Amino acid sequence: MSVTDQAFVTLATDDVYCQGALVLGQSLRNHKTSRKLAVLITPEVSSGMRSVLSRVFDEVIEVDVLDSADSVHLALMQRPELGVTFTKLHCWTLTHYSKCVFMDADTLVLCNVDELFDREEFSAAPDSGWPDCFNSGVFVFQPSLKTYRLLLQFAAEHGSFDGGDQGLLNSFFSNWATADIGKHLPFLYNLSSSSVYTYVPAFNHFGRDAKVVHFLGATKPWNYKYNLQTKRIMQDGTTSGSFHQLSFLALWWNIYSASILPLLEKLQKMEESESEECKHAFNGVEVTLKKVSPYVAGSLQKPELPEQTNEVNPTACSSEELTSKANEVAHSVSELSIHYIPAQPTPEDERRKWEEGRMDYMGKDAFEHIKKKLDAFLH
Ligand SMILES: O=c1ccn([C@@H]2O[C@H](COP(=O)(O)OP(=O)(O)O[C@H]3O[C@H](CO)[C@@H](O)[C@H](O)[C@H]3O)[C@@H](O)[C@H]2O)c(=O)[nH]1
Ligand SMILES: [Mn+2]
Repeated sequence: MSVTDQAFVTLATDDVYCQGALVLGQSLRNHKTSRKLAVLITPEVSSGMRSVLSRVFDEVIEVDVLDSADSVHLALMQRPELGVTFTKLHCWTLTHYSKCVFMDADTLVLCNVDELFDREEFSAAPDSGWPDCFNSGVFVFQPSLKTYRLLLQFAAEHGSFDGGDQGLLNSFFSNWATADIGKHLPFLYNLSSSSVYTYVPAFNHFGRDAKVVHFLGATKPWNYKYNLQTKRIMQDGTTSGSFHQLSFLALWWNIYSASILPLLEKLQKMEESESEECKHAFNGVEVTLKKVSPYVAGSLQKPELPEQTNEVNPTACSSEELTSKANEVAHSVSELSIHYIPAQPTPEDERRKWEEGRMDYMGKDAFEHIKKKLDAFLH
């Protein structure tokens, strides 16, 4: 049975967050949701990415960026990028749905969670940092232009105590903590991946019933590297995380490599290609598949090659054979990673830099370049 007037809704304001939205959407599909899937995007999202999104989502809806412009609070949080999360408020404008469940693009469902639609606005799970607040990564809401306008008005008058949508929504739906326990979603519907270690015995006891994982915080699954052969997160000196955290991250990448990668057409051919490194770029994101030596990846011991001798030993491999075997394994580790492509500065950006006295003396603002420009101008 499909319910066409209810939807899961997520948000992606750039091509990198789109990778998260795609994995979330795919996880909902894998667990056979009967509801529609909608994604809110902003003009920055590239057309290539929009068409990939439309293969997973029923609706791809463009909205304007709504910035909190509250730089003081955001600076306090050391998370200046969160202003865009105000764009979330647009979800209340989706009035062609009678009820929706909003999910952050950095969440992942582990089973079917359609029963969330039995709840009413405003239902959410406690935040692990301050449990009298809800976390705004998963919530049940009812689209309404009236509520949307009230939220905008509230935002303009009161701002947000954390500079993001979570502070605003908690102030707006301020009786959440006390009024109706039916609006408290169990923590299992928004399990922050960090609580795996903040309360280990609880995780060991309840963790197996987790329904939604939320990778909240500054480091997202797409900031890790993934080994396509071992299906594990690539670990280097800087990777930290418990076994369970790494398992959740690996699950994200399993879905990404199995279902999303094939949708990025050019990438499909990457694995078959001979070259050491393949890149696929959309507007703001570059997905790289790099064939790395497993010795570098730290997963294999380098085999000892026998000394060259003139003796003939019919049972031993020739050193040539061994070298080619070594090369075979050496080529079998493919490291998958996702990177932002830094935006090209616009002429206005360049001018502002000059006016602020931040010139690139060693590079394009070096004297010889300026002299050339002057010469060209004068002649
Ligand atoms: O550049 C961005 C940043 C965020 N988002 C969207 O907004 C969501 C929230 O941002 P996120 O980076 O996931 O924030 P969290 O690390 O989860 O931090 C917390 O704080 C945010 C701001 O209050 C809340 O939105 C989150 O739900 C809450 O968990 C993302 O999942 C995306 O859907 C974008 O599309 N582009
Ligand atoms: Mn989040």
